[in-house]
Amino acid sequence: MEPEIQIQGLSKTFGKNKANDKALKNISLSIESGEMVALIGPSGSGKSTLLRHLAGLSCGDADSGEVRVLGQPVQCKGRLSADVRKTRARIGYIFQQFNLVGRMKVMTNVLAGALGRVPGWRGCLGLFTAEEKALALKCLNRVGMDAKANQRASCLSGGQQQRVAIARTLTQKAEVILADEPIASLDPESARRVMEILADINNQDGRTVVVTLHQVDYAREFCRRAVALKAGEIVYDGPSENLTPALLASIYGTTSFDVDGEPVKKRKIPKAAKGFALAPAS
Ligand SMILES: Nc1ncnc2c1ncn2[C@@H]1O[C@H](COP(=O)(O)OP(=O)(O)OP(=O)(O)O)[C@@H](O)[C@H]1O
Repeated sequence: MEPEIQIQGLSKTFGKNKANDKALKNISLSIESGEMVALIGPSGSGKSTLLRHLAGLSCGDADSGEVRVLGQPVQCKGRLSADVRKTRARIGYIFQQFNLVGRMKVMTNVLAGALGRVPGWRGCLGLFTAEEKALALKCLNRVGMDAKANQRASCLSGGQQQRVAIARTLTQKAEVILADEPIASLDPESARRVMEILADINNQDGRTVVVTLHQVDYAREFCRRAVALKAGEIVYDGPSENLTPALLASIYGTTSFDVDGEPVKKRKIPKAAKGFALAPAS
């Protein structure tokens, strides 16, 4: 059977300098149905760019290879497939900044997940059936947000908004979930809750989940497999439990990690100039 996600020779250049501006360099990767994979790597290594290419939100270089998701072509040689909208409707995308409409009710935001299945005129008028509303409420209940269904999305905390965004992908009935730094702007408790929900969707529903993470500890705890990028290349692909300190140091260029397992670059301590003393820290 074909892997759920298949990338063959994907390259992406943002600037004109082919040699220096490559964000992705000939990436090949296969992800099987039901896997939960962490995409890790230093800032600027290409994690978000790769995820965007999987969803067909960005196109690779003209001389680059193919991306297939759910057995369907998403893009090939820098061109989106003619049917990409159909495939996108089966892919749930979770953003770091939630992408909810703040002035609209939580319920309305979640029902937006059903738009791909309802006729355009009904979607435009916001006319959803009782069955569609019941599904949206059930999805909100699953992420513990049903009590907030009638509140404005902007009144919620970041963690709550992210849970609503996940309920939207559940209402969408997404078969693959791509989450781009879903916990990057959340406090530790909310971050854990969001990761637990994603892991539950993976375990209980068998949905394939690919999540970009800065926190290596979360990658180890929630994702059996980790794929590490560095300067647009895959430098590790294997069990996340095998991410040893030495390996992480070679990926991130640091041996320091904060309490959440996020790499911390060592700051250079300035030397006192000759004849001057550094002011004591206040
Ligand atoms: N729209 C864009 N235009 C120009 N360069 C871009 C664009 N998007 C990304 N890049 C560049 O591509 C490279 C990879 O960026 P990307 O955002 O994918 O990295 P990342 O690993 O997700 O980083 P972070 O963890 O900080 O989000 C970076 O050098 C970035 O500056």
